[in-house]
Amino acid sequence: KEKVEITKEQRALMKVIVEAYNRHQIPQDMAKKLLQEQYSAEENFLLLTEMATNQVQVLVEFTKNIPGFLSLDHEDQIALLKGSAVEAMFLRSAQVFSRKMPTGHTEVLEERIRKSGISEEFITPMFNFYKSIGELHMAQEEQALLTAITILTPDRPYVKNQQAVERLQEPMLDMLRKLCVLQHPQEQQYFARLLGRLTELRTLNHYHAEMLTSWRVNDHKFTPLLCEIWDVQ
Ligand SMILES: COc1ccc(-c2nc3ccccc3n2[C@H](C(=O)Nc2c(C)cccc2C)C2CCCCC2)c(OC)c1
Repeated sequence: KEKVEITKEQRALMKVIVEAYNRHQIPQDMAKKLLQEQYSAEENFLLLTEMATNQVQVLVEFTKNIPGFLSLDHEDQIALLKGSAVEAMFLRSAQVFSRKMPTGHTEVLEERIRKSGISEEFITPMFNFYKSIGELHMAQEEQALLTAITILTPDRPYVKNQQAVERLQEPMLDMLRKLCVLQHPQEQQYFARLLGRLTELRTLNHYHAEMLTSWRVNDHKFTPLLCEIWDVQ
């Protein structure tokens, strides 16, 4: 059996990424807020757009800590951010949803989200994803690396120098692979299952704009940043 070990450099790199990932946590009290009371579809839509706008700003800060990201072509940096923002948002939501909560809280949270104003057809695929992420019981390092890997996806639309992005993504994939072997020794294909979630994440990309425009409110107001990122309005 091949001896897997994380080098000193890789451990230092991971520390930078995990710290950036935790530092740029948006107020995690969204779950607490939702547990406290049932908001109207209008209030929920406002909460969602505020959270999503905040999340994009958090994502930009996080990418600044990904080694090499700032030395990519500037237009490619934008293309990577625009291409991964929705996926990073759903990944973050899945992590918020699958966090350990006191008995019964997850069920209340699920109910609040089902009744938030989102139209029925999107609820199943969204929760299927949340639950498939939850089943993995990801460690923080894995969550942070998975987000960095999602951002560094070479084949996003309009990326000119894909090789340069691959060269940044590969070390992240290597670290994640080693981490999975070390932290989930009993699960041979854990790393493969983790990457499989990224494929499921892309499918949510397809209908995120419709999820928003079909939100059960009369007027769908978006911030300028969300119009940029969400292909709406
Ligand atoms: C596009 O349609 C939806 C519908 C629901 C969710 C959603 N799944 C959640 C799981 C756990 C906790 C909250 C969750 N949210 C919303 C939220 O804030 N997501 C969130 C964001 C946006 C950024 C950072 C971090 C988070 C958590 C609540 C917004 C207010 C109404 C209820 C959903 C969603 O998130 C991507 C998208």
